[in-house]
Amino acid sequence: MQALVDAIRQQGEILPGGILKVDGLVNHQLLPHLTREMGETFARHFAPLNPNKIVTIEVSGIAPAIATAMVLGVPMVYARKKKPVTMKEPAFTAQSVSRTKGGVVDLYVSSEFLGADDRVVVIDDFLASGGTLRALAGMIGVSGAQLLGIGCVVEKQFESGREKLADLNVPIHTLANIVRMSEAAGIEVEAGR
Ligand SMILES: O=P(O)(O)OC[C@H]1O[C@H](OP(=O)(O)OP(=O)(O)O)[C@H](O)[C@@H]1O
Ligand SMILES: O=c1[nH]c(=O)c2nc[nH]c2[nH]1
Repeated sequence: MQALVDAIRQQGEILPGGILKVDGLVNHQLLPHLTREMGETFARHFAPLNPNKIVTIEVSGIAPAIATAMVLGVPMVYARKKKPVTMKEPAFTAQSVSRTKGGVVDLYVSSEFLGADDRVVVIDDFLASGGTLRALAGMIGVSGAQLLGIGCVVEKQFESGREKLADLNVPIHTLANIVRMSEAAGIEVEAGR
């Protein structure tokens, strides 16, 4: 997605710990024309798999996920990181590590909104180590839903998440790919894959 690649070139910043800051377009401020194009691109890519649900993780996955779900005309469910009193039991749960806030986080999805009838495409903002998507895929598996594919806005190729998730045997589609980044060489970003 060329507009996203251009925006990352313009706004991306390298932070300590191999973190790419794209707060101006993905993680704090959202740009409607970019978010809309993300949704249209993911929807075009995954429509042939005929999903009936999009699943993501709060918080930064919500925008590209709802943009995709709106084009496909299917519900979007997001894993919550704190269990509210409104959540109906049983809930599926797993743990992941938050890359931007540190520490282990719990993920919860109620069986009210995910189950054996569901054909799921997962959409998230970042594919880095793949740990978060691994945790979510585990919950989807336990629910009995079928995982059809994974879409992420930004892939950090140098963290090898794609390779680590290969055993899930589902297509992974990303919109921009960070091949490498360093203070010396800057951010090398190309179209996703
Ligand atoms: O592939 P991984 O190494 O697991 O990293 C990717 C995850 O890291 C971020 O979550 P984080 O909790 O940092 O942020 P968020 O609350 O902005 O979604 C991001 O939203 C992905 O879910
Ligand atoms: O804003 C972010 N920048 C990153 O580099 C990253 N990696 C995983 N999750 C991330 N979120």
